[in-house]
Order: sequence, then C-alpha cells, then structure tokens
Amino acid sequence: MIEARNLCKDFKTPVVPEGRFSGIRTLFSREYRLKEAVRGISFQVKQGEFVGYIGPNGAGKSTTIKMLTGILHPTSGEVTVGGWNPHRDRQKAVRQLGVVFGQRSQLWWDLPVKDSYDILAQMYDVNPADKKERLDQFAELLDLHEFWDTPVRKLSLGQRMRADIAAAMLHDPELLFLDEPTIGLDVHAKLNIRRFLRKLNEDFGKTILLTTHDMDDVEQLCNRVMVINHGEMKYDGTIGRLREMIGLPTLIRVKFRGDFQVPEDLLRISPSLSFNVTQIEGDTVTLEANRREISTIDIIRVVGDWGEIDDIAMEEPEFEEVIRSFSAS
Ligand SMILES: Nc1ncnc2c1ncn2[C@@H]1O[C@H](COP(=O)(O)OP(=O)(O)OP(=O)(O)O)[C@@H](O)[C@H]1O
Repeated sequence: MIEARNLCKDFKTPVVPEGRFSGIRTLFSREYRLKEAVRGISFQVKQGEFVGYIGPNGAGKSTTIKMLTGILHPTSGEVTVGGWNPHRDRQKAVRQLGVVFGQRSQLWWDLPVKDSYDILAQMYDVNPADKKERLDQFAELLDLHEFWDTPVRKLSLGQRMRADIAAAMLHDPELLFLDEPTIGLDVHAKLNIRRFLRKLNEDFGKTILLTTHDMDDVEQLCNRVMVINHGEMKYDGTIGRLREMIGLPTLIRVKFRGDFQVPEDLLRISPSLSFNVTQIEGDTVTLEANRREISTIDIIRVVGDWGEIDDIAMEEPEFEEVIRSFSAS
C-alpha cells in the first residue's frame, strides 16, 4: 500500500543577518542553513495494517506524511502510495488517500457540515447513491446528525474531528493518514474517535497511518509502531518488542493465599535472578523485573517457592516512558 525507499527531505532556510534591516537583508542573503528533516527512511505498509508513526517534536513525522501525500517533494528517494507516486500522479494518488490533520480542518468554516460534504462529493466525483450510503453509515457511527446543519466554526473540537474524519472517508479511500486526530479532545471524545478508527480498520479493511503524541492512541489501536528521531527510523515493529528492547522494568504483583515467606537473603541472590522485591504489603509482594533478562515463567517458578500463589498481575512500563527512553538513547 505504501512503499518508501530511502526517503530524504532537506529544508534550506536563509540565515537571518544580525543588526538593522535584517528582514530586508534576509531577502538578498546567500547564506542558507540546511535542515535534514528526513534522512533516508525506508518502510513498507501493507493493506489492512494500522501503523503508529511516533517520535518527539521535530523528529520529521509531519514532513514524512507531507511527502506521502504529495504536499512536499522528496529531496531524494522514492515513495509510492497504492502504486502511484503521490507527487507526480497526484490526482490518482489522492483518490486512494484520506487525510486528517488534527490542527487544521478541510471543511468550509462558514458552511453547515452537510454542505461541505456536498462540495467534497463533487470534487471527488462521488455518485449520489454512494454518497448517501456512506454518509448514513458515518452519521450513525459518528453521531453526525446532532450537528448536521451547524456551521463548522461553531462545532466543538470533538465534533469537528468526527466531521473531518467522515469527510476524509467520503470518497472511500483505501488509506487514511491521521496527524494528531485526538489532540485536545476529552476522554469521551477520544474514545469515540478510536472506536470509529478501529472499525474502519477491522471491519472495512482500511489501512491507517497514525501520527500522535498520545501513547494511548498507539497502544489501543496500532499493531505496529515506527519510531522516528532526528529524521531517522529508529524502530519498526510491535510495541511489545519495543518495550523488551528498552528493558524498562515490568512491575509484577504477586498475591499469595495464606502464609508466605520472602527469603531474607533475596537481596543477595536477586542480582543473579534479575529482579527486586520493591514492596511487601498484606498478602501482596511487588517485584520489579527486567523481562529482557528473566522470563515470566522463571519468576513464577522462584516466587512459587515462597507460598501458594493466588494471583499475578503484570504492569508493563508506561509506553510514554519507553519512547522517552528510546529517544534519549
Ligand atoms: N518548511 C520548513 N522549513 C524549514 N524547516 C522545516 C520546515 N518544515 C519542517 N522543518 C523542520 O524539519 C524538522 C522536522 O519537522 P516536522 O514538522 O516534520 O517534525 P514532527 O516530527 O512532525 O514534529 P511535531 O511532533 O512537533 O509536529 C524540524 O526541525 C522542523 O523545524
């Protein structure tokens, strides 16, 4: 569905001279600063995947998305979307693409929501029967009816986002790019959006690439995550494997039935076992383990000798922490 090969994007910005009339002198300046925003990124996204594209501010996420959607031309490298070059074959590529920028609406600010859909249907040449069928479906799934006749500028952020996602899907593209779709939304609105995106992916087979700073979005929706930092791809795989690679400790809470005994010499033997007891409270012992170094089975085997295990709960490190630690490395 998407193929990016050695994608690079450099920005050349004029260096602003110091002193008086710097604005005017900038116009004639021959000095430029080079910013390598994206540096040799390669990846493939297959049909039906739901991929999170994440990284710290300024990492190069938006620049990549802009190259994939044909808004920016790569400095070097190749990209195809559904077999088309998004820059050269813009018309054909955009037919397969829906794009949602959380910070910007593609709807007409002063028009009622339904009028924007009329215009978009014309632009994309969607026939009236298909338009009606899709809008009926989206209206039900996203509760669009409650603001059908309201001008876009009067919508709440959550309503606007629902309206924007429906707009992006009106021409039934196979691929959806979302840039921060849940930014600024309350918990309830986020849940609504996530539920709809999951449905698009699972029931309608749409391929989705999601850029977000909200790690819950990624954790709840994406089966694959790509991490970019300083314009380079640092990781491409599952969230689980990313956690393991970073090796942040997993918290394991073991609840015992009846008496139990934590060995006194545990502190001495724990380095070889690669886990620590961090708390003993009532019938529950909390351990911190690095799952890169010790398997869950080994932990249960050791802890099972202390008493009769009633329940075990694992708390993986916060995903945000994983990313922070990854970006710093
Ligand atoms: N038009 C431009 N001209 C010059 N530099 C740019 C331009 N667009 C982006 N950059 C620079 O390229 C780098 C990557 O920017 P980009 O917007 O792709 O990052 P991002 O990962 O999307 O960040 P954020 O999460 O903050 O949106 C940044 O250093 C940014 O300042």
